[in-house]
Amino acid sequence: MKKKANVIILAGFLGSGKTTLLKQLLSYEKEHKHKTAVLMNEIGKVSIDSDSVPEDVPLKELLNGCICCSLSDQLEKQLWGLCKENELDTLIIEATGVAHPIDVLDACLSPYLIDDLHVSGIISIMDAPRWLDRESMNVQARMLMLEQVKHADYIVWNKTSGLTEKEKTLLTSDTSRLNEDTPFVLTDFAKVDLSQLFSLSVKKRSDHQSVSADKLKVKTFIYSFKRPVNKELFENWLRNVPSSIYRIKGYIQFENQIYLFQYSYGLPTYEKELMKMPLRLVFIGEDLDPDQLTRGLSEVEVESE
Ligand SMILES: Nc1nc2c(ncn2[C@@H]2O[C@H](COP(=O)(O)OP(=O)(O)OP(=O)(O)O)[C@@H](O)[C@H]2O)c(=O)[nH]1
Repeated sequence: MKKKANVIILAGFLGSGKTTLLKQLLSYEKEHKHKTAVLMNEIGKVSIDSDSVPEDVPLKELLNGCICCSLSDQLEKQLWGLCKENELDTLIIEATGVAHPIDVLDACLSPYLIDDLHVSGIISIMDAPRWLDRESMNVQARMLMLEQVKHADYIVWNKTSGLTEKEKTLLTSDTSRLNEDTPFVLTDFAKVDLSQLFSLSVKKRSDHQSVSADKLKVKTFIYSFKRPVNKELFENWLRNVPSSIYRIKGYIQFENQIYLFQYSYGLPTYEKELMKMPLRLVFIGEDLDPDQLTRGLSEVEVESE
């Protein structure tokens, strides 16, 4: 079986310390002789951080937009390119400071990439003083930081050396209130025990799990259709999908036509697909119940003759 590359997503607000952590991760991977590639996304037209990536590390950049929205199709293409051109152990994605972690995760779970990638985790690097002062920021920025804390698999509270003990205690209690049991560290210049960040990926690397991201806070599930689907039954089923499912995407066949199906926060879209694609759906959400989803979806498939 082809080895899957472990994907680490670095999330965190503008200037929080993502590139600072990226540099350390790259040295660590080099030391451990892991073939690593980087995908960097910057909101501006010119890349500023790419100089931090050594020349021998394959790098793709997506500039002038955010991979969680306008560039999500391109992210898929670039990830595909990186996987095909290199036999990778690790792929690190540094998202823009305004990226929503779930959307970045969503873009990584494209049906094209399921066989190449295993998402090991979302690491959120949080600018601690900015978090403590978040009331002074606009609602969108506050919500974004909240999502970065809530959906992280590991939280790096950065820039903490100037904080009081009381402020540090507040960070600890915010972590357990918003994202219980998630490992975190209070640090400066994103100094963390890197082996801890990689322990998940190293474990997964050796046992080649076929379904990705099973340790993530946000769960994923993949359903493969055995037969075409009855559209009316499928739409009835879709009406009852719980709100804890954030995204569904993949390929589905109604009669003789294959569609690219996307579902985001309750809204479905169908696009005709001309190529023969694997008929499967990827789910992203919290508390996914694989048995229930499997049961529901097998009931909307047309009966075999
Ligand atoms: N004082 C202080 N500065 C830090 C710390 N961590 C990082 N920095 C500095 O903060 C600046 C931003 O850090 P980066 O690692 O580039 O942050 P980033 O999240 O990649 O930034 P964007 O790509 O703009 O979103 C750099 O000048 C870092 O050297 C810290 O703990 N304390």
